[in-house]
Amino acid sequence: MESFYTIQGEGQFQGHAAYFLRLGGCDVGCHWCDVKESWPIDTHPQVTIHQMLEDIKNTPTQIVVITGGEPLMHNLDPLTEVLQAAGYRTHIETSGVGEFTGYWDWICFSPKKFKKPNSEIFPKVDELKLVVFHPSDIEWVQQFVSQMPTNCKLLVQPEWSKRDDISPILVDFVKNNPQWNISIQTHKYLQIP
Ligand SMILES: C[S@@+](CC[C@H](N)C(=O)[O-])C[C@H]1O[C@@H](n2cnc3c(N)ncnc32)[C@H](O)[C@@H]1O
Ligand SMILES: Nc1nc2[nH]cc(C(=O)O)c2c(=O)[nH]1
Ligand code: SF4
Ligand SMILES: [Mg+2]
Repeated sequence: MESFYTIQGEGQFQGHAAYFLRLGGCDVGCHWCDVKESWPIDTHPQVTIHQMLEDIKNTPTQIVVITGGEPLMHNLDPLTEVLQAAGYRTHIETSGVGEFTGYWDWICFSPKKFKKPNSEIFPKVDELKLVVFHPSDIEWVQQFVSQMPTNCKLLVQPEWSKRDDISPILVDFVKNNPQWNISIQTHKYLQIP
């Protein structure tokens, strides 16, 4: 759908320069999704892997983040193989819905109530990033926590439109549950892509 070189705004790599590849297509249907224009799978420009690599090479990035849309709607083996062979770190942002493919240096799993994730991804997750729209979402996510690897980072991120109400709740939650960290969408505060 689009590609851009920016600062990773969220999660454990927040603050790191990263090149983003946003792939079209998502059928998860989160009502608060901040990129609904990504949902159609076949209305976006087609770009070859070769062209993506050429564009990435024009930046000094070390990290390529593959997001969407739901990137696992595509077979990501060929793209991630090429990126790793060229020396880039491959990171994914995913709801975990769809067949698990790709070779990854960092997997951000952001489970959604609206569609069940494929449990194949669970043992590979590096960070679980829960978007909190309602305080009850924190109870809901516990079903996944016990299935994550022991060193998995646990993050709560306020849903953007609810941030004024939800952020203070997340501050209290993390103070009482210090194994969790807060992730905020810093790129939106910085007004960058
Ligand atoms: C647009 S999604 C694309 C990747 C994948 N479909 C997913 O949901 O993980 C990228 C990240 O933004 C988060 N996100 C989407 N809409 C949001 C919102 N309104 N507020 C906070 N985070 C949001 C998602 O949970 C995910 O972690
Ligand atoms: N700067 C920036 N950081 C991000 N981290 C995850 C994003 C995403 O939409 O997947 C995102 C994004 O869209 N922009
Ligand atoms: S899974 Fe990701 S891209 Fe799809 S609707 Fe939800 S937040 Fe948006
Ligand atoms: Mg985003």
